[in-house]
Amino acid sequence: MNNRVYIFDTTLRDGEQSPGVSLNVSEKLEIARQLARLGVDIIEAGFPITSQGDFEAVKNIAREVRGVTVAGLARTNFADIDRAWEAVKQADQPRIHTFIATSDIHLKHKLRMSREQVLESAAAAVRHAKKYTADVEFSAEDASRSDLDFLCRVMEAVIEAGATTVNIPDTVGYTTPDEYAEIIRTIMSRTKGIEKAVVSVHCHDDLGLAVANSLAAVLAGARQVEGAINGIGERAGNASIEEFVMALYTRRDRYSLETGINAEEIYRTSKLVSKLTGMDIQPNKAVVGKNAFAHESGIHQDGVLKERTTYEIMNPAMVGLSHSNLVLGKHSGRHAFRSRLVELGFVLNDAELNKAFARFKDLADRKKEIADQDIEAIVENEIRKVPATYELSYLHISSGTTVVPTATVGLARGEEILEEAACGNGPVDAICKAVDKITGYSCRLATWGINAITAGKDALGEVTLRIAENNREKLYMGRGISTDVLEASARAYVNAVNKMIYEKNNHID
Ligand SMILES: CC(=O)SCCNC(=O)CCNC(=O)[C@H](O)C(C)(C)COP(=O)(O)OP(=O)(O)OC[C@H]1O[C@@H](n2cnc3c(N)ncnc32)[C@H](O)[C@@H]1OP(=O)(O)O
Ligand SMILES: CC(C)C(=O)C(=O)O
Ligand SMILES: [Mg+2]
Repeated sequence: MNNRVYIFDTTLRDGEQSPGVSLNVSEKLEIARQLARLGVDIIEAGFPITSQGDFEAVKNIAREVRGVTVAGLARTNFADIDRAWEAVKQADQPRIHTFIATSDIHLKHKLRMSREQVLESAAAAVRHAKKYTADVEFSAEDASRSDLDFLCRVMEAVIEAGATTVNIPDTVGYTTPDEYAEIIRTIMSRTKGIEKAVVSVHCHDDLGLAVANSLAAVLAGARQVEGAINGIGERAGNASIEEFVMALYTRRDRYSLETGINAEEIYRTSKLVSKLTGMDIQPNKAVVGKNAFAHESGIHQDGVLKERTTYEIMNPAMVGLSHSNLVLGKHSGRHAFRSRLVELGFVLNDAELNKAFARFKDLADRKKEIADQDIEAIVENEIRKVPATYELSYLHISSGTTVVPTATVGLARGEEILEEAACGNGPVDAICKAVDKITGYSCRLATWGINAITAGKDALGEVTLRIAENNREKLYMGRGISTDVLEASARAYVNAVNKMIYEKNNHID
């Protein structure tokens, strides 16, 4: 049997049916372009009869996104099918996807049709769609709760009418992997002409089984899998494409099946879909969640540092993430802490490391996540505290839209107050130049950033900056806190200069 599984993406149709999601034409087009880069085989771009906007979106995608099949959904009504064709006809490979429910519960309460009427309507719809395009998909909505004999009869009729793909949706996410595999196997063995069509599956996640059911279905012989990026869609959503694809790849030893997906585009696609739909990705979501490749506990971090595969079954680079993330927190151990210190440029002896680690644990008990700046602060302010050669005594700034920024800075060195003034490209630049005049060192500002550390109009701002002596690489970090951003900058700059002077005087650099 053919080992290629076709990926049918319905992010823009079923995914858009997620409550609260409505994508406009340009947003749909942007996602469709990214789906093409991801390498999906079929993009279900929408349900064209829904609205003028959806019709335009499908039409634009069909015209603009080349090299991929573009499908439009239609009920078995001819008006839906005509509209779907109008929307997809300019695609490289246009597909009409028509559907009707086959379960008794839907027939009785929703459609109010008999089985014979549904069967006839399905076949007639496919025949009508075939007048437009060779590529016609038929879906038996609520297939997993349908009578299997009837389902096989419907499949036979639509294949006879020309359907090239027959989809067996688990519309309400009711089935289980073993049962679904059995349904697929039965349809494949009992339906006359089934070899002329691709058997497709479309699973919903009401019981959290959408991906598991899709995997069971491909083992049973299905060769098209429908799903959505980030698993979005009606209610609990559709099968998540990224999870299905990565399961197939990671466990290729069991599946021996391939897709055309370019996995490196997964993360980018997921981010885009989340941004444009406004649907956040839960942190612990498989493959694309913020924590999918993050490790906080010491034993795991130690394992990953020694050999990534101890705790990672996928390489984050494969899905477009540059690396795993070792998050420092209260569960972390010395190995991860030391590794982060080295990344930040600190080499501590054992005594210093133990002292810093104790401080870090203490802080981690109070703070959820420890940032790099916290670690730098622990080392520089507590482990390697340097004596301050200079202290900011006063600061005067003249700045505005029509004057050249000028700073007058007073620095205390012991009993002495030294004062200088300088002009600059901006007030911070002027401050740095005035300080340089006093210290006699000429430095450049490599980075500058501010964080609000309290809220409100009188919020305290914390400036963190890095400086280097002109013509030298080595960076020195400084921090300063004040309600005034410029004063905080001056304090941070002087703090960094003091560290530099200390290292020079003690021949540390
Ligand atoms: C499982 C799925 O995801 S199916 C796709 C679901 N997606 C959507 O419904 C999104 C887009 N839908 C819409 O914009 C609207 O529902 C429309 C434009 C399709 C139809 O709107 P309306 O004509 O106002 O009908 P409404 O949505 O209230 O009811 C659906 C009608 O379609 C009928 N119907 C439902 N499915 C089918 C089908 N596959 N084939 C034929 N008729 C169907 C229903 O029985 C009902 O018919 P009735 O009016 O004779 O009782
Ligand atoms: C239209 C069909 C394929 C569907 O979305 C479902 O049955 O869930
Ligand atoms: Mg669906």
